[in-house]
Amino acid sequence: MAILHHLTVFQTSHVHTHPGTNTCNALFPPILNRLQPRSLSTSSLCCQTVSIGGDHPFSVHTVYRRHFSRGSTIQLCCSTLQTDIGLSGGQSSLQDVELRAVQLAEDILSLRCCSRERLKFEIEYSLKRGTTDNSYVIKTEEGIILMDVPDQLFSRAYIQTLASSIDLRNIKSLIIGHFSPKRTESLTALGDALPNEVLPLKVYCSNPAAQQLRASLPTSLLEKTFSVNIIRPRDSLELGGAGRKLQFILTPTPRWPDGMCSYDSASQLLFTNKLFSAHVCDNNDFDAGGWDSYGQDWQFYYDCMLAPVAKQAEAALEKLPLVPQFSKPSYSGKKGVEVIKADLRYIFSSLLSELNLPISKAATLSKILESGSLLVVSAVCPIHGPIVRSTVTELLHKYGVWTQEKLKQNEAAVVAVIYASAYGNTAALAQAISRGISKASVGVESLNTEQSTSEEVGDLVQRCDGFVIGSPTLAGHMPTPIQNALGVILKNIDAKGKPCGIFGSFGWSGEAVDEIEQRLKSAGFTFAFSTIRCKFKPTESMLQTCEESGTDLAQAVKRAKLKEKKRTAPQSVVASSVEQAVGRVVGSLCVLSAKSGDAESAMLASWVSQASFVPPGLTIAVAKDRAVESLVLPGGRFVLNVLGEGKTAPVVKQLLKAFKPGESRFGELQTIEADNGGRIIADAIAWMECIVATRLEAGDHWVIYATVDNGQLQDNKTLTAMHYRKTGARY
Ligand SMILES: Cc1cc2nc3c(=O)[nH]c(=O)nc-3n(C[C@H](O)[C@H](O)[C@H](O)COP(=O)(O)O)c2cc1C
Repeated sequence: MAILHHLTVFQTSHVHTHPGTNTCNALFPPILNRLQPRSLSTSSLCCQTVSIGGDHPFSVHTVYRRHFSRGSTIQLCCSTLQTDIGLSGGQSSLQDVELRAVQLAEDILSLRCCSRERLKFEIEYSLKRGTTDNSYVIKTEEGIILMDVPDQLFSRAYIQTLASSIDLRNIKSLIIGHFSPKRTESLTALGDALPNEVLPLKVYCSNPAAQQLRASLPTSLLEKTFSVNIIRPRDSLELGGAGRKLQFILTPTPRWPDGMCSYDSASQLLFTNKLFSAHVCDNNDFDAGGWDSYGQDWQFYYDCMLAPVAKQAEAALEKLPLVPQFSKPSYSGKKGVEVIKADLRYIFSSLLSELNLPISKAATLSKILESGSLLVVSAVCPIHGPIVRSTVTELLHKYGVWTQEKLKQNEAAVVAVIYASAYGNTAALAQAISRGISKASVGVESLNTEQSTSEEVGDLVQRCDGFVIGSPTLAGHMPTPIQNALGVILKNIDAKGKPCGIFGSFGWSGEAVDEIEQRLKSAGFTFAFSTIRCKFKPTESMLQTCEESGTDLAQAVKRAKLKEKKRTAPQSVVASSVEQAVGRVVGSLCVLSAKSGDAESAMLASWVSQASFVPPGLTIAVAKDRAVESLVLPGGRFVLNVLGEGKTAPVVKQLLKAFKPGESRFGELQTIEADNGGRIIADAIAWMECIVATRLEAGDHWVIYATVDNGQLQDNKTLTAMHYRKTGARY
């Protein structure tokens, strides 16, 4: 077995694994257990894609180069390897891929790769509206320029559609606005599909993207197929004829250090990659229906991906001096009030545009004018979600507002999320923890140690009110940047008093998190939640645990701040007359229970009210930091149990307990599972199965409006239990 031979050599010569283990199995059991060599060759070097962690494919050769080689002569040889590690969503598992070619301008096309299935268990996909990966095609007199390739899930369909939409012989270059290992398969497929005469294809990307490309593609393939050109600030690319240029703007953030936008002044299209994206897939290619249709999707994406890096998001936005250019809204399918609303929105956005409102605090009008480089935008073309045409002003404006709000939140209290992640799994955990922290209205500052210096880590640890540290285990250890960050934390005398937490993804042994835990514990640090250990890619319930852990940590930070405030300025705790008056509003005592995948939660609810006859509809106010909140996003399903007078005590006692992140809420209570996954309490007098139609942000709560599609009265003799209160300042 050639492959085993080489791996054995590889392991014994370069990797120190566990004492007493001497075969390659100690290093790569998950891969090796699943390898089905079809034909092995010792002579040809050929690196195949192997998925080891989540949906991050890379070649065995790449693993070796990235982590272990340093002047090594050993090469892994295999002509074809197949793996089915079971964690990546492969092409075959995808039922509903749809490719749509959309004309954006006379010479610009978007290839929209759509899937209505929720493809991934990552926190930013929680709205369950599917996803789209947009690639763009610019036709010039001198040839065709492609912009970005989609996720591996779409690779086959993408190449087929590309080949039927354009003549591949005319492709002249490829622009990459962001590259992740998940796109390697599509890039490789593109390379395979291109005729020899266009090879090597010119690729334009930022320096970090070029590094990622080199780490993800075998050198021989990269050199033969692509010629990489690194974009520097203010670089542009001739689009052929009449001085038309594509202007590049580097917009790095810790999550996407390679982020790059491109602007075409002729079409006034701005290609923003991850910025202004949303995970949503419907029949529309543009943002028809505007804010009402996509506002929540844009905000959710922003909250998950950009809020934890608000400072860097602000810096990226400042590089984009955008002025929306307005066109009349589309009235198709709209009637009566909807037309008036669309008109009003148009007038409002035109006014905003006239005032040239800044998209970030620093990007003031004078600054923009000084720079003399306004980018007039007719449409924003992101990598995910609809092409933004009618809501440009609102979306740009909201990005500025959200960023300022988050920065303000950071001033009050901030938790540092410090991590490294080679293949994205630990990053996905970090993302979920961050969302849990911001749910509790505490600021987040995210720091990817791979792109930061020890000084930056030290500065953040000094400034923050609490921190989490996350690491993958690679070759039995934590990566060097995390080792360094841990050293900085341990040396910082003030850090010890701050609540903290540890998390990380691993494959089989997970030494990194154990070591971090052991070192922080022996130095006397206080943990706000139990260490999170995630095997490879997180499941929904793992993400829920992360989110709840983040909220727990944020609440610990808030408690510490409050204690300090009370110590310095003790306040009276007598309820105000407003609070007493509001406290006279009463509601029925209910239990809301929801399930999504393997994540489950429940809460006591008394801010419940009927809101509609047809269809039967309810509103329920859910505190923003409630664990169940992330399961009652639009489209989510839940059961509402109505409790009976005199029958509430055991239920209330159980649900008011303190729960550990991810712990079952029902304990010994008798329940049965409803068709929609929620729990029906045997002793409830009535239950209803509901679907969340929409939700409204209302102070420190979300008001959920849900329709009832099933229900039953279980006890028609007992009256509904009411929740009477003395003050409106508490439940
Ligand atoms: C080169 C390499 C070495 C690895 N070594 C270990 C190891 O020694 N122990 C372990 O538990 N997991 C190991 N893993 C598995 C990773 O920890 C796992 O894929 C994890 O999900 C990576 O997290 P990340 O996506 O945040 O980088 C290894 C993975 C790779 C690619």
